Amino acid sequence: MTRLLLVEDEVVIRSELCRFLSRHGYEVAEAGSAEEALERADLAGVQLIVADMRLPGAPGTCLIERAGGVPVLIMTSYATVRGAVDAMKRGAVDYISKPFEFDELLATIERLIAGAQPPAPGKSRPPREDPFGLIGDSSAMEAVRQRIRRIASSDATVLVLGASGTGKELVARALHEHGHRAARPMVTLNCAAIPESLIESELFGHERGAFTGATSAYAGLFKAADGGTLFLDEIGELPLNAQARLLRVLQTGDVRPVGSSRTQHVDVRLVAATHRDLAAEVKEGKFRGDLYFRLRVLEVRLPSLREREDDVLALAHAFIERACTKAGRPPLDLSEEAISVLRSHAFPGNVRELENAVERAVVLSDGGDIGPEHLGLDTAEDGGERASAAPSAEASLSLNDYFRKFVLENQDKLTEAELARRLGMSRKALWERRQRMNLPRKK
Ligand SMILES: Nc1ncnc2c1ncn2[C@@H]1O[C@H](COP(=O)(O)OP(=O)(O)OP(=O)(O)O)[C@@H](O)[C@H]1O
Repeated sequence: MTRLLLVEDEVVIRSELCRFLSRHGYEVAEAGSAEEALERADLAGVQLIVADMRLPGAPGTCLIERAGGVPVLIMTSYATVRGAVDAMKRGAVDYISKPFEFDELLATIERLIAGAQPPAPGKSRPPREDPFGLIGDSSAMEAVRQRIRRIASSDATVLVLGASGTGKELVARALHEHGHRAARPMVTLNCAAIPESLIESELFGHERGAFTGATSAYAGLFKAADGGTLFLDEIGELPLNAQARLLRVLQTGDVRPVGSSRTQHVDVRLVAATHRDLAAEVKEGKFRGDLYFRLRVLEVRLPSLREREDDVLALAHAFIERACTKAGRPPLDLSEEAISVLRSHAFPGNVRELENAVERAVVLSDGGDIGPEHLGLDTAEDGGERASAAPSAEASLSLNDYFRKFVLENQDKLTEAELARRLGMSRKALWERRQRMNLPRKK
């Protein structure tokens, strides 16, 4: 049954419309304001939002940007038709002027729903990218979007959790860009990619002469992010000393640069991310419990790609389109065999692995459909953690053995970025695994 969301503050009109649309076979959710629509109404599965332009609080048109890409039909009075035209420019799918006949509204809705039907499964389907840059219509992804919408405007600290390559950084950016700090800077530090000895001065700044090499004073990233957002990626790698200092900043809002006795107040929203199980790290004494509780005021959990299988093809199509546009090539499609490989592959490297495989396929394909040979993914439903670049002869090696062998054999001829890409992991994950396996990068 087609699901609509009706946003109208006049209760009588709303209930009349609701009854009328239900009689014509629609499932109708209702809200009295745009805020209520975003907070209370379940947007998952909504195919069209029908919203009054004038509402108490934010206007109906704000849903165009904030409803995660769900098409919006604006109802407007004659006096605000100009506004409706502007709404069309902002991306509303259509508008209807009040007063209107109910049948006229019904015809408009039917036309819009018919136009929005996805084409037959399998072949190219225009990917739906929402204002957050997140692709995927699965209910798990919808839940993530709802969560972002709900918490973006708050100032509370957010902990983004999820395996490598699930989109944690994208979510951090979406939180910043859709909050009230969007016009201020978002500053990112990858805690795994900076030597332990430098993390504190990088974050909190230092005085001139605070340590050997500190030839001038440095304000630090907290100060750089003042008024905006500081994104600490791989927070699980933060050394215990820096954890204690970070906790103090979060408690007081005051930063004291290394080697200084003076503090400075900063107004920073902190978003942190990790692929680690921080609760377990707390139990093992590797992460401070008090900091953990301070960080997870709000949490966003990202599902692995396998937990949202329905999104694999939408993502693949979107990445193909992007890669073709980037390469200035006409759009390519996936062969039936490639689709079935994508459906059965385990994707231990999550969306990043899929993105890399598709980019490689676009480069390798000769212009016909993309086949399994271009994707270079294994077809076995092994569910294991095997890197996508692993050739079949190496199938019996453990992932760690494979990683060691691949890195040792290729590090002299490939850049770190290329090594990471071939292994289907981020540079950061490569760096981290190198540390863990005592395979430091050659100087
Ligand atoms: N839902 C999504 N829609 C579109 N692109 C996505 C999505 N999720 C992830 N990506 C893409 O996948 C790649 C990896 O995402 P991102 O860097 O945000 O992951 P991550 O969880 O921070 O990974 P890591 O922990 O390894 O850094 C990026 O290129 C990102 O744009």
